[in-house]
This record gives sequence, structure tokens and C-alpha cells, in this order.
Amino acid sequence: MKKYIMALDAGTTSNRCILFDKNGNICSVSQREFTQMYPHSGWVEHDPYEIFNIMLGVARDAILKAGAQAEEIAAVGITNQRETTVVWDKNTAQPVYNAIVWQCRRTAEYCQRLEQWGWGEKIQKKTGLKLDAYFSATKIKWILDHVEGAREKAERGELLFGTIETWLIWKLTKGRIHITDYTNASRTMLYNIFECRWDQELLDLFQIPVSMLPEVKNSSEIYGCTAPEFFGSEIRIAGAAGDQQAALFGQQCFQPGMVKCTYGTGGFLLMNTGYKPEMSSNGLVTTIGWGIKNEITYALEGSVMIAGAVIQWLRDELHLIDSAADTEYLASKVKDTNGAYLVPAFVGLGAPYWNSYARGVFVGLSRGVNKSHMVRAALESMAFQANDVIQAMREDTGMDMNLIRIDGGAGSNNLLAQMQADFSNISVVRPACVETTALGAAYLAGLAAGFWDSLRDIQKHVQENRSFYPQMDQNIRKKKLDDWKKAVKCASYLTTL
Ligand SMILES: Nc1ncnc2c1ncn2[C@@H]1O[C@H](COP(=O)(O)OP(=O)(O)O)[C@@H](O)[C@H]1O
Ligand SMILES: O=P(O)(O)OC[C@H](O)CO
Repeated sequence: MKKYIMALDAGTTSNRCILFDKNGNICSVSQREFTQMYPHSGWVEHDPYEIFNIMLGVARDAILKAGAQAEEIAAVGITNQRETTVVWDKNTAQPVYNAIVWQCRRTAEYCQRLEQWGWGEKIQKKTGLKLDAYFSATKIKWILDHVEGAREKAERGELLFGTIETWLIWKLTKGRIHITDYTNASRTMLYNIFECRWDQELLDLFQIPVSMLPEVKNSSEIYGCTAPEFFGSEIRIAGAAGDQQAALFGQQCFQPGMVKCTYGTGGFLLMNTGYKPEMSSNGLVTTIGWGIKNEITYALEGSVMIAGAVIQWLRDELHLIDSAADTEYLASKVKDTNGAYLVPAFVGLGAPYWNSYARGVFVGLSRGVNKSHMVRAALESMAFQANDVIQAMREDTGMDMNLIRIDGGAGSNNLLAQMQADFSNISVVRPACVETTALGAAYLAGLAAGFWDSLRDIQKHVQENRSFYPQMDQNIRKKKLDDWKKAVKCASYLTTL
């Protein structure tokens, strides 16, 4: 009997595998971090082999922990850090270069030149995206331009491109399946999200042969099976989605207007906009929420480059805290930040500012600012950045937006959740299962595999953990939001020095 759905969640800093039962309960979890490489300032790379090996390891471990057999797993769903780019040789199965991570800014100057040549608007009209180094297209071009012999091989049809789910599926099927799903395709800056096809004009612009690209499939569909040698017998691979879209699905934001915010390494807010793509005039991007039975649900997204990563910085570089969880206690010891604001523009600023050259600033410091104030300012920076996106969504859609669903590692921080409610004047709801990304991937795979019958079937699982309501005086809110804007100006001003 099929008892489990297995979700593989390939995040930016760690891979995890979770086995879910029919009620959406977690039966086992295994997680491991992998190496982050920073070869130059602003560059970020991962080793694709390490990602695959760690994923295989945590998957086997989770199966073992649950006491499960591969035959009892109805299907596997894969979700992934998006945009991160792998190019490999299909004959040798060797990546020709490390994975270039979504955070990597190496192609920022090239993007700026394209913007000056007038490509920004055209690219947005086709892909829904902001012309930026964040997305895969310029990363692929960089590899073809800089790795010796890569372009010739690509032109001979010997190289393949994939985001992380494509790479994992290719490896798990021993090179039999080279696919992506609608959500991941929509993050490449090569996919026309309105006509649902790879865009030849953009492929020509970036000099990328179409033969490198994976076939685009539904986010919920049986693509094939894992090779038997990995888990003892074959398991169907039945779902794939970028992690932020998977979280939108896992949070059950099935109706237009529903919004989720994930506080992971970065912060990502997505609003379901239904079958209609909404174009933003306020710095958000239009993207694909999911594709099921070739029916596309669109989303409006604001991506914040540094969210939980600011807490890692406090821990690993400043040694102000021992663990991320300490921030809640430390920041609660003071009632405010004593006038301090931190803008963690470590890799520039994403939505809604899109400034690759901004850099972080700590402003408003006085002699009385202590460790607790600084930690509190770091937590506030996550809520302020998410609020900037919420305001942009309000302006773009004309909707009031009175409720947001939160998740992600930092989403467990109660003080942060309360700050979000206060700064955005919004109700914040946190579900009982905060592993919404993995849950979304499990739902997508489980629906395709018949483990669950319908959306109605999975809607029975929703369990709220806690809600947070706005309590801040509106004059204080206004003053704080005004001060934050000034701090952001300081971070942006650094680019002109
Ligand atoms: N209690 C907490 N308070 C604040 N930040 C936290 C807390 N727990 C984890 N984080 C932050 O959340 C991030 C990890 O979240 P996760 O969703 O696992 O990230 P990712 O999927 O991007 O790897 C880390 O950057 C960490 O600093
Ligand atoms: O791995 P996460 O959770 O930080 O998500 C990364 C995003 O998918 C980047 O677009």
C-alpha cells in the first residue's frame, strides 16, 4: 500500500527530504547543509555534485527514519532554489562549471548595458521579469562565454542547461529525463510566460542554443521514475515547482488575491492572481504560480534578496548571537531599536528597488545602541523589506490586502511576525506545518499520483498555528516607515560615491 509522498526540497543553503502521510503530517525529516562558495565579491556558487549527493543522502535517511520501503512511497515531488543555473555535458554527465546561484551578481554590469540598450521593457513584456542578474539567462551566457570550449560544445548540442530540479531529475533518472516545470521555466528570463514557449528572440540575444533547454512540463504530472539503484526500487517523480511557488501551493493560496510570505535566506512574497497575469508598475515581477493540466495560474512576486541571511550574518560574521532562535529573546529585551535601522543590502536590493549596487548600512547609531537594539533592527529589516513589497502589491492590484500567510525558517520568530502585522497593518497567519515548501511539492506530486484526489481533499489538512494582529499606533508606524525609507536611500546613495 502507498503510505507516503516524498518531498525533496533543494534550498539555497541546505537540502531536505520530508515524508508526508495522507493527512499531510510529517513522518520523517532529514536535512543537511552544503558548501557556499564566494569566489569573488558578489559571486555565489554551489557544487552540483554535492547538491545531488547530499539530496540522495537525506532522501535515503528520511526513508530509513520513517521505517519506509520505496514501494510504499506513492511519488516524489521536487522543489528547488530557483534561477540557480547548472550547465553540464550530456555525454560525460559532468557539469562544465559550478552552479551559479540566484544571489550571484557577476552579470549585473551586462544587465545594466542591456537596460541602456532598451531591452528592459521588451524582456518584461515577454517574461514578466525585471531585467536582472538574478534570473538564469545571463548566468547561462556567462558560462558559455567564459568556460573554454563550452560554446562550441553547446552549439554541437552536447551541453544541457537546468535549474536545480532539472539537474536532480536528470541525475535521478540516470540521464533519461531532461525537463523543467512551468514555474522554473518562468524564472529563466528565456520563457515567454504569456505564450508559454521558449522565446527565440531572447535565445538569440543571449546566444543560447535551444537544444540546451529542458522540455517544459506541468508542475503536477508523472514525468518518469527514479532509477531503481537509488532507493531499492523505482519511485515515480510526479511534481516539480520552484520553492516559492511550492510554498504558495503548500499554503493553499488557491484563490486569486491570497498572499504568502516566506522568510528563508531571502524573503519572497507571492500573490495568486488567477488565470490573468498582472503586470506591475511598482517593481514586482509577474511569474507562473503553477501549471496543472496545462492551465496556468499566475502570480505577482516581490523577491527580497537578504532576509534570514541577515541573522546568519549576525551569527557568523559579527558573532552577536549563538543561534538564529536567540534573536527573539534578545530583541524582546528592548522595546524598540533606539533609533537604529539596518538595511541589509549585502548583494544590492531586490524588489521593489532593483538596485544591484546598493550596499548595506546601519544608520541612526548612538552611544546607547546595544546588542539587543541591533538584533531588533535586523529583525525589523526583514519586516520592513516585506512591507515594501506588500505596499507595492497593494498599489499594483488596488486591493486592501488584510491577511498574509507566513512560513520559512525565520517565520517561526513570533516577534518578527508581530512586526510584520504592525508595519503592514495586516493580519499574519502562520500554519501549524511551517514546512509549506516541501508540503507544496508533496501536494503537487500526490495529486498527479492519485495519492490525493483533488484540491478539496488536501484542503482538509489546513491547521493554523497562530495569528498576529496589528497593534502599533499609526503615528509610530508612519514615523518608522518614513525613517526606513531614508535608511534605504542611504544604502542606495553608496552606489553613487
Ligand atoms: N527563529 C529565527 N529567527 C530569525 N531567523 C531565523 C530563525 N530561524 C531561522 N532563521 C533564519 O532563517 C533562514 C533559514 O530558513 P530556511 O527556510 O531554512 O532557508 P532556505 O530555504 O533559504 O535555506 C536562515 O537564514 C536563518 O538565519
Ligand atoms: O532557497 P530559498 O528558500 O532561499 O529560496 C530561494 C529562491 O527560490 C530564489 O529565487
